[in-house]
Amino acid sequence: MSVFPPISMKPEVHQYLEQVFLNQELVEALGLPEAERRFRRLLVCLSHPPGFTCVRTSTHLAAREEVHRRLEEELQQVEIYTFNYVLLLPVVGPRYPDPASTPGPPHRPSPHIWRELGSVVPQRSEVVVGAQCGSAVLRGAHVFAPGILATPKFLKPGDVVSVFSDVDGRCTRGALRFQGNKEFVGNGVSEMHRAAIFGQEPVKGIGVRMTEPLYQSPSFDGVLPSLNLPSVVVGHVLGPLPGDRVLDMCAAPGGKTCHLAGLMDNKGEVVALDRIRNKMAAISGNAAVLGLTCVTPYCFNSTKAVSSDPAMLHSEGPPYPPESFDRVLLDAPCSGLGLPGAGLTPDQLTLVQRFHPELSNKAPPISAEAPPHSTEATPLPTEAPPISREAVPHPTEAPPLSHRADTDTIGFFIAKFLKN
Ligand SMILES: C[S@@+](CC[C@H](N)C(=O)[O-])C[C@H]1O[C@@H](n2cnc3c(N)ncnc32)[C@H](O)[C@@H]1O
Repeated sequence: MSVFPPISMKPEVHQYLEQVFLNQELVEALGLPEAERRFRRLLVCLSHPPGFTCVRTSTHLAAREEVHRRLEEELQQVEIYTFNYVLLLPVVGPRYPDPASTPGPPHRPSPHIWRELGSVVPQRSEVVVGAQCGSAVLRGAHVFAPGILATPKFLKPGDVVSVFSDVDGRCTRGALRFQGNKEFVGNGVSEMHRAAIFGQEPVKGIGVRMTEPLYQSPSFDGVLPSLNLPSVVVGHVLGPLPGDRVLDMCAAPGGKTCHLAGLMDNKGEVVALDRIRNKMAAISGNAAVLGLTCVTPYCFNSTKAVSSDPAMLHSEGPPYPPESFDRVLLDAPCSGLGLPGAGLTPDQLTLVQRFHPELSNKAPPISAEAPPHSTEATPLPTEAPPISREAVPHPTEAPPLSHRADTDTIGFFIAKFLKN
């Protein structure tokens, strides 16, 4: 059952996804009503926190039991489930007063945990935040001041406030109140004066410390960095097979790259592109520590990584001809333009299509333009530097992230396209 309205996306992105989910093959197999139901369900799921946060234990760094124990201590999370090398941490909510009579949460905790957490009741004093900030709160973040749009006139540190997400992006920054479409995401305590939040100087830091989030979601910000707890779902959804040729378009620091290579039993090839040169060592380092020789990292802008022009192609390395990979992962940064909150531009979607023949059959390109070409490709040295402590990004301060899809979700999305 739905607590929040379905995700809204740019019309061209919505249309693109719809055509993928309602492609002829699926409609013939499932029937139109079922295919449409699945698409609607996808939009609802994307506007809610997931039922679990799933992390992979890096068993070369510590045994799963050890990671489990330290994570329980660190997060003071009562329930952590294990499955093989994966730890599943329930996201509990929505914490409405009467769980039995309110919309069903993705995960209902055991009754004792529900009692311990208590329910959350909106307060009189309201702070309105941008949709991306609201989404970060639903994934365990505090409200960072740049995400705040409206506060009461005399807001001061120590005030108890309810936080609402401006889901349609209609609230004006600096407003005193907002009557438009907004969703309650929890209660917290202000750490700033209104004047500081909306002052002349750019503001930083926590604006509202969340004390009663509507969804209790573990935050991994700064948690056990030495144990490296990367995400796990995307790799399994992409489902690479030994011998596949896989492209990871936004690879650094290589968490998902290495997972994919591991799932392929180190057979085949994972081409790992990232455009930031000084992040490349992390990819090769992580691969080397895990003994994954099938990973080939290149410092390359992946929006230029496909070319139909034979003069641009080399015997190895990017750019590659269209349709040269079995699977493509795009785990785009969450701070760009395009799909709100996900940094996925129509060009990137087009690029994924061009790499993968099946996808191009199932949905029309968003942009007919081929990305510009480049000859720059720098294979990395094979010698591995020490393993990077740079963890896979987690929702931390309310970046312009959203009530909408986050990076992982988009990775999931693309992975799903290719698998179907
Ligand atoms: C969300 S992080 C990727 C995390 C990675 N998939 C993992 O699991 O460890 C996004 C990465 O995309 C890279 N990036 C952004 N734009 C890019 C582009 N046009 N080409 C290649 N890499 C890009 C950034 O440098 C950043 O390292």
